[in-house]
Amino acid sequence: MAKQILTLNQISLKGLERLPRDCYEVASEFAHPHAILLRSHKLKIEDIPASVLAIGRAGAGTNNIPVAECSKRGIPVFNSPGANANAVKELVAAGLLLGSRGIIDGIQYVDTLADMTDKAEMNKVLEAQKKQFKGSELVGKTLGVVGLGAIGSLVAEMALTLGMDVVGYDPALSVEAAWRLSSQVRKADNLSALFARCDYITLHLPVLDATRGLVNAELLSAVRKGTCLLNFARQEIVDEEALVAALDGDQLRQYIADFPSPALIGRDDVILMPHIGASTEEAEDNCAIMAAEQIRDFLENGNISNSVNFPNLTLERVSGCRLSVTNENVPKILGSVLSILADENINVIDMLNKSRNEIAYNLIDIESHASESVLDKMRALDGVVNVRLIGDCA
Ligand SMILES: NC(=O)c1ccc[n+]([C@@H]2O[C@H](COP(=O)([O-])OP(=O)(O)OC[C@H]3O[C@@H](n4cnc5c(N)ncnc54)[C@H](O)[C@@H]3O)[C@@H](O)[C@H]2O)c1
Ligand SMILES: O=C(O)[C@H](O)COP(=O)(O)O
Repeated sequence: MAKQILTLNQISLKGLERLPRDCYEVASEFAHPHAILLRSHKLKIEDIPASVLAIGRAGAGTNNIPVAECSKRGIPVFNSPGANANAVKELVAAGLLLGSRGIIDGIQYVDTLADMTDKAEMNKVLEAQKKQFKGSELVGKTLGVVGLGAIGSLVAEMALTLGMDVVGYDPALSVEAAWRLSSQVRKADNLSALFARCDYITLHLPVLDATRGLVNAELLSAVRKGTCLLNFARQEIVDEEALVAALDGDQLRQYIADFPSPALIGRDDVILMPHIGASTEEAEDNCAIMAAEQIRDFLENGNISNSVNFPNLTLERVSGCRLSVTNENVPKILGSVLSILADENINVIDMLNKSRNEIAYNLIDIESHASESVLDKMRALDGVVNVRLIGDCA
């Protein structure tokens, strides 16, 4: 039977092509889908049918998905780390240029000359007026990068090539990300220190309980007058009331963001884009391909790559049937699962077990078929969240 994949946003065809039509049906409406593919669609736990085994976010941020509740239901949530990082980096480059030069005002001014028919006169007028649109250069200015993951590290690199000094802050920097980072990026010991020494500050961290409203009145009061804040991460990271006060009080010179809001639209000191950081053909393809391949590998093999709530785990498929077991990360459960197999004389060929926070996940390759009643015995064990028979014998 073909597996059904429910799409809740437009997902690039290049990604959907990774789900072959003889094994998968893809549509925006299914009552009992096996998996969900989405982008920024706000997903509520009550809207996830009981049939769903996995959720793939074709993108980076998973704050639109009820990840903690999915964990409780044993549903791995995948994302596409780094797949749209270049797209965001390029838009941040545009943001820095928009924040340093009179580009938007200059373009709007030129539009006001539309009724002039005399080219020479037009030239005279604009040459006299262009002083209004004078900017300053980025070279030699200091950029603070908050969050040095996939996007932040590329932004830091890009800013260095523009001749900027770069200061970074990331309290949870992964070893992999640290390797990617140029040694020219200077480290700020804390956020206030970074905010106090930059001409431009750009945010590239996820919205979590710990980062919601992180950029607050206290931090904004630390900035040097004339600082420009760029937010291509998430609206919720910046406390909007404090932001408006900092702009009104001329503490911040400008706010450039990918997240419009009624309180900010129409202000001279704010440039807003309609959440287009990842809206390039390349990023949409990359994200969709990564998400679709991860979902497929999970549905067909139980393997997990780039999950935000489950451990990464890949077990090479050799032969036999495969069981995937998700359980609470407490002692004795795996032993009880294996005892059930032993009681049924089912031989285990290969096995992998990993845990992450409160979840433990196991792949168990068995030599012979396990019946539904055997699976039900496992499901009945205290602490077992779900059991699935995968592959040829499923
Ligand atoms: N505008 C867009 O269209 C767009 C596109 C992609 C991603 N995003 C947003 O950007 C975020 C970052 O994306 P990414 O791909 O770089 O993710 P990433 O996971 O590679 O990097 C995020 C980094 O933020 C760091 N971090 C966590 N808490 C922090 C804190 N309190 N202070 C400083 N750093 C902290 C992490 O350690 C990590 O290194 C996403 O979570 C998403 O919300 C927006
Ligand atoms: O977190 C992300 O990847 C971005 O916000 C992109 O969102 P989108 O896929 O809806 O463009």
